[in-house]
Amino acid sequence: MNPGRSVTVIGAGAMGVLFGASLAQSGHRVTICAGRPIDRMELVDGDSAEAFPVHHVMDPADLSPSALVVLAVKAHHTVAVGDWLTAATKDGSPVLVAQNGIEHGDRVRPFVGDAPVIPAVVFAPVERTAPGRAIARRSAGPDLCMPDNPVARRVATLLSEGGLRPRLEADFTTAAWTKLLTNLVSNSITALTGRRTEVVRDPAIACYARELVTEAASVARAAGAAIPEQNALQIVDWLQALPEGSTTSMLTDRTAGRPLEHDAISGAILRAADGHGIETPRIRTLHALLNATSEGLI
Ligand SMILES: NC(=O)C1=CN([C@@H]2O[C@H](COP(=O)(O)OP(=O)(O)OC[C@H]3O[C@@H](n4cnc5c(N)ncnc54)[C@H](OP(=O)(O)O)[C@@H]3O)[C@@H](O)[C@H]2O)C=CC1
Ligand SMILES: CC(C)(CO)C(=O)C(=O)O
Repeated sequence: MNPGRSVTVIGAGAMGVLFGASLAQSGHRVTICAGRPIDRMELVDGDSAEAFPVHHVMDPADLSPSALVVLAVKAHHTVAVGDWLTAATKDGSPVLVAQNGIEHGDRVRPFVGDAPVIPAVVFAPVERTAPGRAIARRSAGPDLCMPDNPVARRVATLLSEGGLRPRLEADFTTAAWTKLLTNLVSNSITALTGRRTEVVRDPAIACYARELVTEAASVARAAGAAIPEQNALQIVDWLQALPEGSTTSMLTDRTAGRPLEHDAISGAILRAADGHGIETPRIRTLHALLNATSEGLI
């Protein structure tokens, strides 16, 4: 993968702008698959804010082969972009699944044939502020991690050229479950309370958050993730220390009155818990409340 190769990004929201603008900045030809035309992408990152030109395609039949396909829609929209995925990967281009959860492969496999699938855990919090524009609140660590394999290594090089900081992870199961536990607490609680991540600093909410991660960590360990209880509890400390005003993708959806991505988060943990015969009463109740919220019942 040399600079100047084509990259296809499916979805023009927060993650679409993070990947699209970063790759366009390093000289790659970025094609965006989105329902409305977008010809520029701007990522505001600290003091830097620069817009880069991107190409836009309305019809999957108009897609050309690319060095990388980035899937950047919510998990529950994957089926709706199935035709895009099929067209973008028909020549075997690798697809980076930039979605929360642990079921990346299961979600995209039906649409991508034998193309390599690279699940990604994205740490960078990004908020879309206008079509084609987003604000990243990146911290010092990596922006995302991927399993350590030869295809992911080539993708990591491409992403690094765009200023992104990928990490290749030997134990991806542990990394994905750790992020899932983080999303369970941060996304669910912010979406249900309608408050940004500082809500986790409230003593009663913090107590509930610790009970939630402890319950979820027992499922994670049964699924093969190396997450001792102490590490699970540190997730709550980390959330409490996030800068004032930090938000989550699920709170953004709740505020906009859109369906929530809870099936990929609490739903995935419940499926794994059922598979291992583990009781998870707190997560089950949380999931029911998120379901009702997503359907506009509360
Ligand atoms: N935002 C964040 O900070 C983080 C997000 N993630 C994960 O990244 C993934 C993407 O989230 P995020 O970028 O925040 O989501 P957004 O809601 O910001 O963006 C999703 C995009 O998908 C588009 N889309 C939905 N359905 C279709 C369709 N049928 N055809 C074409 N486009 C479609 C939406 O279009 P429209 O513009 O019309 O709504 C929107 O532009 C999620 O799994 C999320 O959990 C992970 C880490 C951090
Ligand atoms: C990184 C974090 C927790 C916050 O942006 C996230 O993954 C999300 O909002 O979905």
